[in-house]
Amino acid sequence: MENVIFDVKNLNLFYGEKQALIDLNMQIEKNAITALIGPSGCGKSTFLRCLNRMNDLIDGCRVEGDIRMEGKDIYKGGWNVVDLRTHVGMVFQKPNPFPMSIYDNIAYGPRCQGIKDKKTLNQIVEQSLQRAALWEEVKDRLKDSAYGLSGGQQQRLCIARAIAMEPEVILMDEPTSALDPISTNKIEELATELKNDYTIVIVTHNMQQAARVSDYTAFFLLGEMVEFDKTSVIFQNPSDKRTEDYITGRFG
Ligand SMILES: Nc1ncnc2c1ncn2[C@@H]1O[C@H](COP(=O)(O)OP(=O)(O)OP(=O)(O)O)[C@@H](O)[C@H]1O
Repeated sequence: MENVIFDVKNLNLFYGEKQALIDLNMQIEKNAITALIGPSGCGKSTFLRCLNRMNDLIDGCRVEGDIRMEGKDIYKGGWNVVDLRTHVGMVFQKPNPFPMSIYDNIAYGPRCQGIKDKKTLNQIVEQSLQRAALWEEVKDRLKDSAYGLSGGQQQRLCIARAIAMEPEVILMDEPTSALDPISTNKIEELATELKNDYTIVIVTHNMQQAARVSDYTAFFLLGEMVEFDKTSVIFQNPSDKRTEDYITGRFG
């Protein structure tokens, strides 16, 4: 791996007494798509949330070990949490636009950062929507409520909202599981384009999706990362029997 953005060492995570991640070691490459796969409850989302400290919001959650982003430890003071979440954006399973106009959804974050100038905001809104492949569909209705968009459009709006913060990383937690196949395809195409400028880590239940879009795949089972490799290796020549059983549909 040439260009590592996240370096995870001996990561253990507990929800109260229950251990949800067990001694994870992994490096995530910059400007690549890394997919996290595995059966329900194996810890994929938990791991994803470690990368921008979203688990901090969960009572009783305790993290041990090191995660470095660009060499700076994210749990031990190398990054402050607000900066970290600006650099590491997130898109969730269910599109969650804010109850406001399309324009204001995108302008919200930049405004919170103190950008007031109308022209600058207009530019950010247009560029972010362009990058999320939504501009053409919404440019004449920017003042309309985001709730009037289809589910697939709402998800692209959420991606545009993340992009407006100029992150380096976009975490996607099953971003297409609530979408129809056409919208899913659009998000997959979009992810592939975005990796030129961003690092993407995506949790997916859809193995074809992992095989189609990702450069690297990590297979999780019961809180452990069983195998991590180039996606082609995981799907064509996995070294662990459990990975093979999972990708051939023998369990999960
Ligand atoms: N907030 C929480 N409090 C306590 N336990 C939790 C919490 N969130 C997740 N867990 C537990 O941690 C384990 C891992 O859950 P996680 O949601 O990370 O798995 P997952 O692989 O993403 O599952 P799915 O594919 O179903 O979303 C599960 O046993 C789950 O019950």
